[in-house]
Amino acid sequence: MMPSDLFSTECAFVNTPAISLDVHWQPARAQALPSQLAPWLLEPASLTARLKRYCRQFRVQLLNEQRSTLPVFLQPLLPGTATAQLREVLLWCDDKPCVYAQSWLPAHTIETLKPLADLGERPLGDYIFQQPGLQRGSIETAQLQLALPQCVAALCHARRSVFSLNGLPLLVAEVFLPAITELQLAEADVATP
Ligand SMILES: C=C(O[C@@H]1C=C(C(=O)O)C=C[C@H]1O)C(=O)O
Repeated sequence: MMPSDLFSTECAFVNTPAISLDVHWQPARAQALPSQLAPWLLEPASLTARLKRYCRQFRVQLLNEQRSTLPVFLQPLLPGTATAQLREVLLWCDDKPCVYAQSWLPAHTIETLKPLADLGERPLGDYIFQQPGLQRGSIETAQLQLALPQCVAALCHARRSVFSLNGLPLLVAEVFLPAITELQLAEADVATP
């Protein structure tokens, strides 16, 4: 599947390798983040919930969901995890793809928390942020050029963190696509008295 197909709603759900996020990640506090994007990159609560506040219609487009070997560069984040369920989605606000998200759900995590095994087009955040035992690790950020149409010409900002659900880990990475800036403008309008 060519990257340009990723935004076509007809894009087939086929087994494809994950878009590589093997870039230079740093603790968010060590980064000079763009002021408008910083609240999104540092959002400690659900990104889904934040996006929904600025959309008339929020949608998850499932790009890929498959059992995969955990890439070597992710092993320090999920020690002892050999295989995990890879989940790649696009989060749409109305007619704009705003976030590309890539999550790695270790086999033991999804064997224990069955709903995570077949989320489909239901937002991951709607499930995990309802769980009382949820803890979020520190947020790392990076700038990258993705094999996605919106991120080929421009650098996109990304964040990632490891969540723990009663000790069961999962890694979530989110790349903010340029369309997010249109939501930021809406946010600024809302914030302006
Ligand atoms: C973790 C969250 O879930 C969001 C939804 C995702 C999905 O459905 O795969 C992945 C990452 C997040 O953007 C969140 O809402 O913060």
